[in-house]
Amino acid sequence: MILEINQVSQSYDQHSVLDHITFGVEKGQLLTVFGPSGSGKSTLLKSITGLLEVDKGSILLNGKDITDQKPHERGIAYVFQSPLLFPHLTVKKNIAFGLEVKKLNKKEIDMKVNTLLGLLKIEDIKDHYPNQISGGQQQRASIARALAVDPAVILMDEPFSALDSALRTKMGELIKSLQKKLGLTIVFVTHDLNECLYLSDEIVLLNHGKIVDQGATHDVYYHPKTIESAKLMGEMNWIHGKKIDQQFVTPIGSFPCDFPYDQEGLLSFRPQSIKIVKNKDDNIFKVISIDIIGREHRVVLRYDNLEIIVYTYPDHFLQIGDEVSLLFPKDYLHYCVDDTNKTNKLGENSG
Ligand SMILES: Nc1ncnc2c1ncn2[C@@H]1O[C@H](COP(=O)(O)OP(=O)(O)OP(=O)(O)O)[C@@H](O)[C@H]1O
Repeated sequence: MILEINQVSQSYDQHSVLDHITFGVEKGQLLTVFGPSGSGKSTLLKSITGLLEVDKGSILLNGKDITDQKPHERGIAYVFQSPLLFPHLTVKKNIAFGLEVKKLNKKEIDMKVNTLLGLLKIEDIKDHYPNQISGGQQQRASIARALAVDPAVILMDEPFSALDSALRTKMGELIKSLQKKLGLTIVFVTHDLNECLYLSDEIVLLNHGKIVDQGATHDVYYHPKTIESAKLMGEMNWIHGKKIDQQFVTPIGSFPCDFPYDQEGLLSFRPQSIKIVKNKDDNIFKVISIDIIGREHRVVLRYDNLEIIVYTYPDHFLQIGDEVSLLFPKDYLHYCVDDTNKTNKLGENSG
């Protein structure tokens, strides 16, 4: 583990904002802290940078306790939503700044700055001042500035949230490719689900200052630990059923499952995990609505008093009123104990 956060708690005016947060980040990993607004994501990042003194707990970098170190002593760089650039320095000088403080010689500085200008694709604006370049270019320059000093870890707090969605996607691609190419260790904060799923190797899911789930992206998203954590990451279908022998028996069919309890529970799956098929003998679902959501269509299906949501790519042969059936890929089905009496009765689908 390159970075370890141990039992960190934080409060503002005795109002608890982080409650015993513990997680680790491996070298070369991109870990996303994901959670709704106000869940404590920025406070957590500020605690790691040292901009906030932690009330309780400790922070270790490469095994060394840095909890009481000043921000500039930590070897951690950060990139915030608003680009951090000196307005009186050109892009090139901004990137060189940290290297000059470190007293590297001019040749080394020039080499490093030129490499970063190339990696961040900002060579053409190297002699511009921050007020002469776009928001996206400013953020690229800020990232180059953060990378210049070879930080052990880079923290990014919603760095692309001020950019339009096309540019945001491009910046995400750039970060992911840089992270893989240079083996960067990044802790990234976002409340954008697509950004989180696209970028993360690991996710720490925060809600009300507590970690409610953590682990590899696929596991946290498709096999959430709790119903609360499932709901924080978008829509999910829930079907009540019971495990009998090795099968999970539900009103829409039986599924082979390794759910450890022979009892009632919930089968759950994300709307994009299942596939709509037609022209089969067992068409039991009726298409109730089809809505465009971004690149996908959100299709609501009904069987008896159950409603199922499916995200699908535009399908010109699918109409409201059609009867269809569903394919359920095993790896994307999840079973859990029903601790909320949550079912897919009409009007109750989660989101
Ligand atoms: N300086 C402060 N003084 C008092 N309360 C604060 C301060 N900063 C944040 N808070 C409170 O702490 C809680 C967590 O805030 P924080 O900014 O860490 O959340 P967040 O998950 O980053 O939210 P967002 O996604 O909206 O940026 C919120 O209830 C917020 O109002």
